[in-house]
Amino acid sequence: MTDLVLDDVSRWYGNVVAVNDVSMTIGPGVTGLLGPNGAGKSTLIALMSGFLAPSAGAVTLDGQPVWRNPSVYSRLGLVPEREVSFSYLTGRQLVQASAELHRLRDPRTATRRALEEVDLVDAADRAISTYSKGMRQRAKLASALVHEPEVLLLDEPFNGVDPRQRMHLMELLTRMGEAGRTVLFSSHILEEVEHIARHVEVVVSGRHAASGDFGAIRRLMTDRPTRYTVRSSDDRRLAAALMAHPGVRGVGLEAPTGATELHVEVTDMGAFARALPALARSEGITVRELTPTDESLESVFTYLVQS
Ligand SMILES: Nc1ncnc2c1ncn2[C@@H]1O[C@H](COP(=O)(O)OP(=O)(O)OP(=O)(O)O)[C@@H](O)[C@H]1O
Repeated sequence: MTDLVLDDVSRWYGNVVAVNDVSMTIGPGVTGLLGPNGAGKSTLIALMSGFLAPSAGAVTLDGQPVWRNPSVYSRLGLVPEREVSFSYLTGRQLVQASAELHRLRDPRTATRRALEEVDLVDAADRAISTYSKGMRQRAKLASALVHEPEVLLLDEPFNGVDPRQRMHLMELLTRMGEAGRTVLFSSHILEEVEHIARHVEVVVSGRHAASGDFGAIRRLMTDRPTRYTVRSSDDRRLAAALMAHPGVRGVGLEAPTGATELHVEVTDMGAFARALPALARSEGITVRELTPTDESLESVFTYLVQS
């Protein structure tokens, strides 16, 4: 078992609190670190990989502090968000350089094995500058894997990667999680996390907002009050009918541009979406449009932090 543990960890940069009193345990399998931009995901990954000292609290790997502890570094692999600076190198040269930095006994064999693991053998002797974004991610992954770490940390690995390559990368991470590795990747996109993460940790504004399997996180996100704008053949009548509906928390009628707009706040969006057509039909009203008005991930995250 390999557990990466964060214990009341905070990190500030001057007056900016990037990570605020976060505690979490990352175990074997694939974990998604989900949060909007600026939530503190990169800072958390830098803290977990020993690149950054916590301002308070501790990060440990199986009880050993990660910060300033070279014996722990050899058990960690990091795939950073930034691109490889030396893109004139071939994939093989990049991975071998990493193998040599780790002072592996047989860097050539380790390099070959890592390139095989990420399916980059055919392109291994081409310059990285000729690679697609997905191939560059796999080259970075091979270089992070060359010393066979138990823990793999990836910062936004799917950003800018085309759908086919993304699928490929997801399969690789799934395979590594199934093989017993502790794999954590950050993302601001719910669907990416849904695809492969066994476990999800949500961070918002530097704080730990939620934790659980994907179903639990998805339920937290959908069982929240949601607002819709409705356009229909008779907004006033529909507003009156909706007010009597138990799942409706509030109804408002506005006419910003002359035409009326009906705003509805509901407690259970699934139940509301199912009930609305029957309700409209019984009143003889035609619903023309139903638009969620606060479906951005930011608003979901904000709700999670408040709850
Ligand atoms: N070196 C730094 N100096 C000052 N502030 C920083 C520094 N690095 C990060 N921050 C701030 O800390 C907060 C968290 O940033 P971080 O990059 O960890 O978030 P993130 O979730 O990874 O976001 P993104 O996905 O946009 O990179 C942000 O407010 C950011 O501006």
